[in-house]
Amino acid sequence: MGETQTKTKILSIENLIIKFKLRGQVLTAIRDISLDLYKGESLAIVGESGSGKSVLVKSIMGLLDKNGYIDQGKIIYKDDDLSQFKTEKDWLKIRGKEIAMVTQDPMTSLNPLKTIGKQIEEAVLLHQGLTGNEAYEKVLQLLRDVGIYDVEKRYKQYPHEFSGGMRQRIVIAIAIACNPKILICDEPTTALDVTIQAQILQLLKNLQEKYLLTTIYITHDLGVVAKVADRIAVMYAGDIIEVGKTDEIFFNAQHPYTWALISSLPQLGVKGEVLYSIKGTPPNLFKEIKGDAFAPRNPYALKIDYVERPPYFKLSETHFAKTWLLHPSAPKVEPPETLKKFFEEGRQYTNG
Ligand SMILES: Nc1ncnc2c1ncn2[C@@H]1O[C@H](COP(=O)(O)OP(=O)(O)OP(=O)(O)O)[C@@H](O)[C@H]1O
Repeated sequence: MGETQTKTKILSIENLIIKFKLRGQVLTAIRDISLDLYKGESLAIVGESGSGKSVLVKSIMGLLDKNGYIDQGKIIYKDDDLSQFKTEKDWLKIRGKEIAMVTQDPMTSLNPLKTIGKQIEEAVLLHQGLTGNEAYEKVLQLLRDVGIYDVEKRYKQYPHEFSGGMRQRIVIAIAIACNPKILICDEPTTALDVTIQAQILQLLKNLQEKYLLTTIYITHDLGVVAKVADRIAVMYAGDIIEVGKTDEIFFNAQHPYTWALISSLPQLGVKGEVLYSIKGTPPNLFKEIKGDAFAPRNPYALKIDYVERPPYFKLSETHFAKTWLLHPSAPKVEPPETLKKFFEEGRQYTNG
C-alpha cells in the first residue's frame, strides 16, 4: 500500500452530473461527483454493480452510450474541459494518446482475424509516426515489456493462440503503445483465475513505474485493490461516499457502506460468514434522491439522513467521508466489533 507519490493534479472532475434518457424517462447515474487525480498515483474506484464506476470512467474517455450526457460539471485535463468535447475529432486528441483503457474481456478488444503483432503495430503507427522497422522493433519491445517471451514468433500469432492471461497482456501492450499519461483499468482481472490475476496486477504496477503512468482501477473487489492502489474512492448510487489513502479506507473507514464492503473481504469472514451485511437494494436512479442515498439501508441512519444530503466530512488531508454520523452532534457510532478489531490490528501494523 504505497503513498501518493506527488500532489500534482493531472485530472480534475468538478461537480459532475451524468444522466441517461431511457424510454421517456431520465436516470441520473453520476450525482455531483468531484474528484482529483494526482500524477503518478494509482486510484481505485470501488463499488457494487450499478454504482456508476463505468459511467464515470467512460465520461473521461468520451465513450458514454449515445443516450447518456453530461448534464453539469467539468472534466479538466491539461488545458481542456473534456465535458465540452462535442466531436470524435476532439476525443481523438485524448483517447488512446493521453488516456487509455484496459477492459475486462480482452476478446472483445482484440480482432480475432489479425495477428497480435499487427494489432499492436496499428496502435503504434496511429499515434507515434514510426516507420516500418522502427514500428516493428517498438512492438517487440512492448511485447517484452508486458512479459511475453519469444516475441518474434508471438508477433505472428492470432489471439486464439494465447491464454486469457496472455491476451490481457496484449491488450495492455496496445493500451501503453501510445505512451498514455493515464491508464484506466476496468476490472482488468475479473475474468482471470487468482494466480494469473496477481501476475497481471503486478505487471500493471511495474508498467506504472516504467511508463510513469497514472492509473485508475475500477472494480467491485476491494481485495484486488489493496495490493495496487495508493488511494481508494468508494462509490454508492452515483456518488463517491468515501475517499482516502488505501490504509485510511482499510483501517479507518467511517462510512457504514465502506464497513460493509470491508466486511465482505474473504480474509475477514469466518468461513464465508459475512460480518456485517447491508440489507435492501440501492436506490432507483430514475427517482430524485432526497437526503443520503444510503439511508434506507443504513442501520445507523439518523433523521437528517432522510432530509439532507451529507457533505464531505474531513478526517485528514486525504480522507473524506459523506455521512452525517461524522457531524459533531451525531451520536457516537462504532463499527461492528470484528471490524473494529481488524481496524485496530491494521493500524498497529501500518504505524509500525
Ligand atoms: N446506456 C445507458 N442507459 C441507461 N442507463 C444506463 C446506461 N449505462 C449505464 N446506465 C445506468 O447507470 C448506472 C451506473 O452504471 P455503471 O455501468 O456505471 O455501473 P458500474 O458501477 O460500472 O457497474 P458494473 O460493475 O456492473 O459495471 C446504472 O444504474 C446503469 O443501469
